[in-house]
Amino acid sequence: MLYIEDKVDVETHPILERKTVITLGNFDGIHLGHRQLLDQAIQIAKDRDLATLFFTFSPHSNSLIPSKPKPRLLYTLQQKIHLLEEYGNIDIFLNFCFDETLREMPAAQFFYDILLRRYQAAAIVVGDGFRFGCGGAGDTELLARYCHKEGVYFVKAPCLYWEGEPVSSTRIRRLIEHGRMPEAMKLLGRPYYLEGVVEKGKQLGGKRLAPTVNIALSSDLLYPPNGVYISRTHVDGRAYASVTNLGRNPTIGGGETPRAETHILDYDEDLYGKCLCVDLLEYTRPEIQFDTLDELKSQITKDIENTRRYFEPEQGGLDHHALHGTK
Ligand SMILES: Cc1cc2nc3c(=O)[nH]c(=O)nc-3n(C[C@H](O)[C@H](O)[C@H](O)COP(=O)(O)O)c2cc1C
Ligand SMILES: Nc1ncnc2c1ncn2[C@@H]1O[C@H](COP(=O)(O)OP(=O)(O)OP(=O)(O)O)[C@@H](O)[C@H]1O
Repeated sequence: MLYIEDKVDVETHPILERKTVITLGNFDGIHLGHRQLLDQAIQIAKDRDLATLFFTFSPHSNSLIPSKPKPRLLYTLQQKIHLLEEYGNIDIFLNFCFDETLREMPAAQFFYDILLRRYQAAAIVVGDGFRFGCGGAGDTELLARYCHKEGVYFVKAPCLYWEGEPVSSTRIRRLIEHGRMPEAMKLLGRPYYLEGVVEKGKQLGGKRLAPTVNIALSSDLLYPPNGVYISRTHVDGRAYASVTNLGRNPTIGGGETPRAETHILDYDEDLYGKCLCVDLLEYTRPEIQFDTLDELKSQITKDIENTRRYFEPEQGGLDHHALHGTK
């Protein structure tokens, strides 16, 4: 997959050699609705011998629209790139800068200069509510008219619903904010996960409590509530049962910034510096300020036993709640 970063420029010359099928949007989460679009684009690319171009904006397009709150996102750009690589059959990942110039660009100019000339659109796939151009003036009907006029194949994908409501990034964010991990997993088509490089903690856990790996959290992302989660950790292509605490560690007088700490069951290798993915499968309890370390230790022992039961073979083992295995 070719990665391109671009922004509105005076130049509008084509930068690709092949004609493309473009699918556009913020695509935060690459959820099941988004994947419907990707599948359509991939099929069109095969049928018409086109390159698939995944066109996404960063920052999120709402971040420059005063009437809309800047969303805290589900995934970093890096996670989005990894997910798309794993998805396969996407030839170009275009990270287009959503700045004031783009925000003010009229719909027609966006279509002709950017999609048609610069990115060689021969087909375009969007979902129902897609809007483009200054003030969101362009809708799917306008896009369909431009496409028809220029001989660009246009597809409006049907909206994917789950339990009577559209699947959307906003809806998934709401579920995650409330710690409703199994439902978020259904809409994402995979567990919600944290990804990062293992950092050094205070190293108290290993000595007195349970050894943990720490992953830094980003202030741009949205996280589920502080507390303890049954989790599954992926290390070097293998999955392990684990339990994760999100929070500030109040018992040991932890700091202001929340941290993610994961205890991997029956595992004692050094993981510092490795990149991990931690699926948060189920919220089990809030983070508690205990009076003594002994109380915290006995609660952590219970958390570990609870996790062990969750992953027992009769519950499906490590595949318990696994969906599509997309990592
Ligand atoms: C499963 C689990 C549950 C935890 N629950 C709490 C908790 O309820 N309250 C709290 O203050 N810290 C909690 N912690 C965090 C511990 O305080 C922390 O792991 C320990 O202080 C070690 O920190 P270190 O990795 O920086 O050495 C929990 C940790 C784990 C692994
Ligand atoms: N449930 C869905 N079914 C089909 N297409 C969808 C669905 N949700 C979004 N899309 C389409 O996927 C593309 C990217 O969507 P985008 O990320 O902007 O929307 P979203 O998931 O609804 O996010 P948000 O909730 O932040 O508005 C757009 O073309 C959009 O119309």
